[in-house]
Amino acid sequence: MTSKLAPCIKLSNGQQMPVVGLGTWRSYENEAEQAVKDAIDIGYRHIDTAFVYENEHEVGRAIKAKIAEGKVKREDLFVVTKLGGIHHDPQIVEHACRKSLSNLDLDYIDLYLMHFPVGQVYKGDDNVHGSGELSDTDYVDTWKAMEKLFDLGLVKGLGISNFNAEQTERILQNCRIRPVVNQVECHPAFNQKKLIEFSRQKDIVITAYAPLARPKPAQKWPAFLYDETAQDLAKRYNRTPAQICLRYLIQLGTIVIPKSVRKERIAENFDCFDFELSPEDMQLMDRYNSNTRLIPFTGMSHHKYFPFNTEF
Ligand SMILES: NC(=O)C1=CN([C@@H]2O[C@H](COP(=O)(O)OP(=O)(O)OC[C@H]3O[C@@H](n4cnc5c(N)ncnc54)[C@H](OP(=O)(O)O)[C@@H]3O)[C@@H](O)[C@H]2O)C=CC1
Ligand SMILES: O=C1CO[C@H](CO)[C@@H](O)[C@@H]1O
Repeated sequence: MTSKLAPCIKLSNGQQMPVVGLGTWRSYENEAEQAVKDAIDIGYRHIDTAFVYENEHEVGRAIKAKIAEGKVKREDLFVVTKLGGIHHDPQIVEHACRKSLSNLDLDYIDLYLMHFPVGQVYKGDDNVHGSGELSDTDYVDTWKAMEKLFDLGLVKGLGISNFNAEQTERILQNCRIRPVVNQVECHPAFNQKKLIEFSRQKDIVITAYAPLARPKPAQKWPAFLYDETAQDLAKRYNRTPAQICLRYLIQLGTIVIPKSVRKERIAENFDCFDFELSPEDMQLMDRYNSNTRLIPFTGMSHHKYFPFNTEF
């Protein structure tokens, strides 16, 4: 078992964020706690969850156990969670954040992201994650309410998720506290080079979600994990295709958060930062980009704040 730690990227607010984190979407109740414990043992210090994943309790239990064991201290960890769509109303943002803190059983969140620029109507029940009814709350107003969480010491950093360049710019023009991260879909088939470059110029780091594009081995999909070029690359570097993919994304400048609940894969995915792809091999990986979204959130595409109707 490796005990090395992933390198960190220094965010614009000075926080150090590990370049590899554990994703937890669809890590269910009976899986998430063990997955996070395994991840911490392997060396992960960055965990990604969200209010809507309904596993903040399990993530928190794992963290508490590893701190009690003396494996890590709270300050060694970088815990990310997200404000859900139903909590965009500025009046309930603090309530939502305190709810996540209570679920996680933590005093503060390292990075709190607005999960999506489009909110949903809140019906007074935190456990109903999507009535399907979208709200008109302006994400800038939601952001201003999130800034107060920083003032209260509940969060160390603030960020956005699924924002396009124009929406990011609008936040930047209207904020007191800058977003340090934008978490977006990013993998070799949708490599987000334009958004990465735009964000770099604004001092915002991209976290790549679905970095493995949710593999379907039976269909040998996505190609960048299963076709001949990927297999050849993996052989040449004595790595797995998943490690080549994650390394590619890190070299593009992103932070990766692959999800797994299997210990061997959690370890495999972590082992991606102590080798380097050559410029020629980066170009080979570039060829997989088809600019196609895997997760288009089409149910919201008519909304005025829908982020994916622009080029990037
Ligand atoms: N902000 C947002 O809107 C979004 C955020 N996210 C975040 O990003 C994380 C990662 O994205 P996610 O959608 O989970 O997709 P990923 O690309 O991380 O793929 C996860 C899937 O890949 C499998 N897997 C993991 N490692 C390997 C491997 N080495 N080889 C083959 N298969 C593997 C997992 O199965 P198994 O567990 O069985 O190993 C799981 O089915 C999420 O978990 C979540 O935290 C994701 C989507 C949207
Ligand atoms: O973060 C998330 C994981 O992906 C899901 C879609 O497939 C999203 O609904 C959710 O917001």
